[in-house]
Amino acid sequence: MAPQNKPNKNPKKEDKKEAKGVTPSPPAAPAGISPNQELQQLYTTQFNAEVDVARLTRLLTAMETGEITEELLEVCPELVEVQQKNQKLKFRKTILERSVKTQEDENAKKGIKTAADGPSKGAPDAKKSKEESKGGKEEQKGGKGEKKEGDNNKNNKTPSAPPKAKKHDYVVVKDFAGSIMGRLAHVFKKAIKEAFPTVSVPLVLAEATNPKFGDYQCNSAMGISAALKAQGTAKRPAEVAADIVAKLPVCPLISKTEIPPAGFINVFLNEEFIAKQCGEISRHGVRLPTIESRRVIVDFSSPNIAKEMHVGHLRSTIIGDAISRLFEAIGFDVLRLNHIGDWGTQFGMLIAHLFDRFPNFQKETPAIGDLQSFYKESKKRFDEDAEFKKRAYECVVKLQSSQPEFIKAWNDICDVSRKSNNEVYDKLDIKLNERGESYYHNRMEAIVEELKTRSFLREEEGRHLMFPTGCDIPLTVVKSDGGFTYDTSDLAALKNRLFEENGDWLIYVVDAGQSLHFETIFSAGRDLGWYDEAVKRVEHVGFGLVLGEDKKKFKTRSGETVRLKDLLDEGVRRSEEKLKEKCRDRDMSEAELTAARDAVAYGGIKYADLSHTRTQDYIFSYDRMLDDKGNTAVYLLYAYARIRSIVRQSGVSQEEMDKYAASNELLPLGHPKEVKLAKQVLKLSDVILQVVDTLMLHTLCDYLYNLSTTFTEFYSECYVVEKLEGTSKVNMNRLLLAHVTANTMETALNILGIKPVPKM
Ligand SMILES: NC(=[NH2+])NCCC[C@H](N)C(=O)O
Repeated sequence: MAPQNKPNKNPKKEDKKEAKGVTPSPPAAPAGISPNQELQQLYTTQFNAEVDVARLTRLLTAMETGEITEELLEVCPELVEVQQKNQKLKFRKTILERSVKTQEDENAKKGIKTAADGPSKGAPDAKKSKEESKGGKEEQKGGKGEKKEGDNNKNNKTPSAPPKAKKHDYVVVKDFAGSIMGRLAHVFKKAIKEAFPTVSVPLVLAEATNPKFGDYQCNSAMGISAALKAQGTAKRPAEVAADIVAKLPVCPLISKTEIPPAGFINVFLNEEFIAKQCGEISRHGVRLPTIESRRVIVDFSSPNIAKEMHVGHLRSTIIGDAISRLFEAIGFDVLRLNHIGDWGTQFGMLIAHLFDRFPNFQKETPAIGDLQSFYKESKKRFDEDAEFKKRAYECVVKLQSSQPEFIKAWNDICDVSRKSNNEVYDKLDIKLNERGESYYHNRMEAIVEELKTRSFLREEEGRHLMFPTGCDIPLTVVKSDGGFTYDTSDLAALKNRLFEENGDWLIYVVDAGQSLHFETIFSAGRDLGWYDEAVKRVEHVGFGLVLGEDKKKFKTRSGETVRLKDLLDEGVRRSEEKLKEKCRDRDMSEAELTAARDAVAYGGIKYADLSHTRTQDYIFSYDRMLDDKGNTAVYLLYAYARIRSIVRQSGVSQEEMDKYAASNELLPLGHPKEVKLAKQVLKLSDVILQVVDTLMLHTLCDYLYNLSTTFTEFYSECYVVEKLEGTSKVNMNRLLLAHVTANTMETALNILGIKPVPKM
């Protein structure tokens, strides 16, 4: 609801207030107004105030995150101009910094050519050497490892972002399952279309903030009234609302509607419908909406070989897995891809070093315990020993021409990385198909050929560049030394995913620092006619940084990158400590305790990440994530285990419950808290539809948290098992409602990749 659409009795005064984004209160009720009308006015005022609070909160968040929303623009239209100026200045700064750096490098290396080319996949990168020998550390943002330096430059170097893909309806719902919003939207859209065929305004439908206004509110009448006015027809919002209601198709979901004078349509849900839906869940289990199936390709985790996976990759792993699980849960065809950085010039020196250290490697698997130190050793030699450097170059050439001995060495090195990454994936129960950059090696050559023949490449100082539409900074497709770059492999991957894999929806879960890289790649894909954004959805799903409790980049005390394995082990240690503190080890078997410990540790780490707005930075804190109060995994896991235990302790078997459910079409709801809980259970379908659209998983976390607190409210007022003079009576309806709640929680937790345990 846009507050400015409200009838305006005192335009001058209101205009002034609206400029600040606040809806004015209505004037005091004139004398003689009935108490009922006055009450209605007060409700309207309260509702407006709540809408304002929500709006102002959104404005504040947008200001904090620097995101320019339409609402923010309404309040401050100069923003875009200021932001553009800022970006231009940033661009200028980057260019100047770069030329200073190039100059310095050139001086230092006395004529050795360096930086501007970006990362090479064809020959060792001299710029990289300098950084590494300085002890350059890997960072989360933009993967500032050797291979990604060029990309980080790219991230800074774009003065204006390429055009973002437009949003289309990729999600075609075939069956709303329990979804209330989805169904309501459906009938209201229909009614509006019938009542006002000449008007096209978006449907405004929201959950009511106060039960007095019903369960939901359709707030489209004001917009329609304004649109009619523009067409020369005067109709008050309340009249518009009445016309809409008159055209509402018969809908079992709605028990009644009310139209307060301001023109909102308050919708009251039919409890019988809710009871019926819950009955269905109790018989057939939790159902999610059915959406027209799509083939989705999710690129996530994607660490780099010879470098330890860091917390940035952890975020990608957790978010990418949850997105994949979400799509799998609604029956999409999902391909999970690990686009590991396994190709590039660093392999030359690694292989040369391997030959020297493990001359017998053909027969015996080399015992490289720690690939990071192995990498550092070879790097040192590369920088200090000219003869070694020469051999390293030769190794790259031989590797790229697929000589078996070199392929074997490369594989051995990748295996060491693979093993340590797999340890992390196993612990977190993450399934991934490895398809690293090397997979695209031959395809990269074909891409270069295609771009050359189609005249998409421009040669500049020996480099072959592509300038996608709307992007001021080109893609470096071929370096001056003939090598390929991160850009080339991503172009090849894009084409492969669209044409060979036939993906309908391509998702890249990579830190927000690489957003310009992806926008440039996607723009290139569109220029090349590889995909039509109205048909295929290709998107970068970015995320913020992981910060330490000091709000700085997450590091160990000594300033090192935190090894993921250590981070997970520490979580497990602390989780066990907590469970023992609560003496949980007394009531649980060894196996149960281990299951609970791991669920808390890994669930805690995943949930801490997923429950924060994806695009923002978040603070990593064991204390916070292992807290059993508040919106944490531990709280949810306890809540879940508690419900399961209530059901267990009722003494009613699953069989008896199934029998009871089968013999009752409805799950009767009496107490208001039962109704509230049942409605919350049904909202899962709405949340799923929303998350499929936005890929913002914190919405699902919020839903789970609300569901648990609603259950607590229900349980504190409604007996499930009533104890009377030594006998106990089970209220089967409530027991089923508890059971349905636990099943709903389990479904949502599974989507988040969190394993609920029946005992905690
Ligand atoms: N298709 C992609 N570029 N996927 C993401 C790769 C991430 C890259 N390996 C890094 O660590 O920064």
